[in-house]
Amino acid sequence: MLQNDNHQRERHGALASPTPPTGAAEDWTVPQRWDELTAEDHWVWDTLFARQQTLLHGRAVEAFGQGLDVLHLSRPGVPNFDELNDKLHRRTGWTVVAVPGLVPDDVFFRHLSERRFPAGNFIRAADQLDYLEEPDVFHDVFGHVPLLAQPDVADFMQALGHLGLEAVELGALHRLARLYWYTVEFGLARENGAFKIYGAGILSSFGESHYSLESAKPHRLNFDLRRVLRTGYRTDSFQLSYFVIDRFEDVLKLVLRNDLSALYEELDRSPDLSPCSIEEADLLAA
Ligand SMILES: C[C@H](O)[C@H](O)[C@H]1CNc2nc(N)[nH]c(=O)c2N1
Ligand SMILES: N[C@@H](Cc1ccccc1)C(=O)O
Ligand SMILES: [Fe+2]
Repeated sequence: MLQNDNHQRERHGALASPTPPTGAAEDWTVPQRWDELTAEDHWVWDTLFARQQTLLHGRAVEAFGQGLDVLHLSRPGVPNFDELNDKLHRRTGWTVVAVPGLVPDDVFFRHLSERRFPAGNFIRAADQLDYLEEPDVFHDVFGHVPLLAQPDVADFMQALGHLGLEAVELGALHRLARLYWYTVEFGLARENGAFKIYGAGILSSFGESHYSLESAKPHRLNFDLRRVLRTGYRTDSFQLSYFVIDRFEDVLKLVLRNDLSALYEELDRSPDLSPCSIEEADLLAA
């Protein structure tokens, strides 16, 4: 999950990471305590999984379904991270680590830079099935992990970790957060001539999986790195704009071809764009 930069600062003070919550290591990891999950927790997982798998058929990029399969994520119940990591690590060197919720920016990106994905050790309640503002284990593991089994995405996520740490040093985290937000969390791709979902924030949300592809309300813009770095975002509702990549494997090459620190400097001289701005935008027909 992403909070806008200053919100993160408010919550976690300035740059320095506060002490982790009791029971967490200095990297904010905690034991998953899988055997303490309740029957309701497993029921919520199974209910969400069945509904999203049906809904996403034909709506998610192909690599998403492939990831679910190779990681055997269709097994009943909340995944046990140790069992999941056996398969995931063998595929792309990534492991999932349990955290109690949002962690400070520098902690988050350090994990990514070392191929560790921080996943919530809790799951949403039965009355929050369609949308949740916080990243729970369903968002983190169902939404993010299947694509981590895809080598291009695995490389892109680690590169974002390094870019995030660099952005923290440059005081440009709010810009890198937008790149993460409009790709990893809410990215759309063109696949076989149609819009498909690859962003985890959509994949894990029943409501937004429909809205992102079928609603006339949001704008769908051709991916443009400068525009993404200038465009703010909302963390508390469905997105007002989505950026579309031609092939979602391309986003890594697109990003790494540019010197982001030079871009940060250049963009500081132009105003930010609101999340629903379409000024000079390369709008795509629905
Ligand atoms: C940009 C910022 O680093 C981003 O919001 C991070 C912050 N902390 C996080 N913490 C957790 N557990 N999961 C996340 O997705 C994030 N996102
Ligand atoms: N809204 C997503 C969870 C999420 C929160 C914050 C950022 C991204 C995704 C869901 O309901 O599953
Ligand atoms: Fe997320």
